[in-house]
Amino acid sequence: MSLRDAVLANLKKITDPVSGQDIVSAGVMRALNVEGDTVRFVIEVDPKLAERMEPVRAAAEQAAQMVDGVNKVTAMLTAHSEKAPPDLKPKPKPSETGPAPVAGVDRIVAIASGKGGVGKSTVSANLACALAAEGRRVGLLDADVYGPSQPRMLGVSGRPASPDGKTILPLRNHGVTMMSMGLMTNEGQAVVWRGPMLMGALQQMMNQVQWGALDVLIVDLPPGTGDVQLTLTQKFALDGAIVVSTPQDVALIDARKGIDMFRQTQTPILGMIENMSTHICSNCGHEEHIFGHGGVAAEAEKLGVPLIGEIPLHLDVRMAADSGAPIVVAKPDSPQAEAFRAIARDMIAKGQA
Ligand SMILES: Nc1ncnc2c1ncn2[C@@H]1O[C@H](COP(=O)(O)OP(=O)(O)OP(=O)(O)O)[C@@H](O)[C@H]1O
Repeated sequence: MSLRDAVLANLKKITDPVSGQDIVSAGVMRALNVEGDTVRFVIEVDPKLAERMEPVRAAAEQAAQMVDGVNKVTAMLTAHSEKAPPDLKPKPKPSETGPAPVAGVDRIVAIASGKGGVGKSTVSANLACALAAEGRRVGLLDADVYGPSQPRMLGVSGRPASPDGKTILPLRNHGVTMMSMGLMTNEGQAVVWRGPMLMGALQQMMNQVQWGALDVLIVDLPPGTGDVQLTLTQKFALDGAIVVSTPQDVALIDARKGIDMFRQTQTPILGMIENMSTHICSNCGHEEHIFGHGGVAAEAEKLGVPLIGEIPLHLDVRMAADSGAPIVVAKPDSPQAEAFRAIARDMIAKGQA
């Protein structure tokens, strides 16, 4: 019996309290990945049942751990999505499923947030443009298939072309090579967009887009810790992750979950960015802390990750994003742009981009 089968057999001994079936047959156990002696999987639950399912997760983790030959087990609860069926088909050998680099891409950095609307896409767009302005060869993948915002923020429109039906030509503006999952979802592109599942879609974007030679590929993730995040950390050799949060408590709690996920998947955390840190009035320059201030710094210290930047809340940041030229392009000398440019320079100095 393969290690994978042995793990599955043990997981079948755990009962899903919702359906009464075992967790494998019930389909709540997903994305099982066995790599050497390391086992990872997620248990998909209705977010309302998260507390009730935590003992199930712990029991499943323990059951996998009991299998001879298993050394390390990572089991996570994720919010259940309507779409994906249980993913328990036979898979290629573990050696073929481990994290892989993307051809021509030197580094992959993910930008994540626990919660939506904290400015993750704004930060991704500005960092990408700031790195490009420093002379780096930068790619930006907008992996948020439901709420793609990079085409608008970078001011690109039109369809990415696929001359051979296999590779996808990305778009380019402000020195950044960009592709958005959201641009590929129309029927007209069915030829390159067969797998409706997000996980397959992400892999297509990473591997089939002609990124060219890049110093860094920035991946703007959807908020939270779902399938796309997990696929990215498991399938691709990530060099690091940056977690964006506002100083508000609620956003911070979610950010902690994001940091936990990256830790569990051994992704280096480059740091946290506090966005909407201080409000600067565009009329009088008066400063106010609308969402509080310093919350992220305190949290970063507690979690032992660096705080790599504080971005002020300023009307110009939003206006620039809405008009297709991020603030670092539209007003490169403004203090708001400088906040992003300082992070970019710091990343380059540390060899992270
Ligand atoms: N520092 C800032 N100052 C002013 N407005 C900002 C700032 N950061 C983000 N915004 C605005 O807040 C809104 C949400 O930002 P953005 O789309 O980047 O968030 P997000 O975290 O990527 O959201 P989602 O999770 O929905 O993709 C946008 O209108 C953006 O222009």
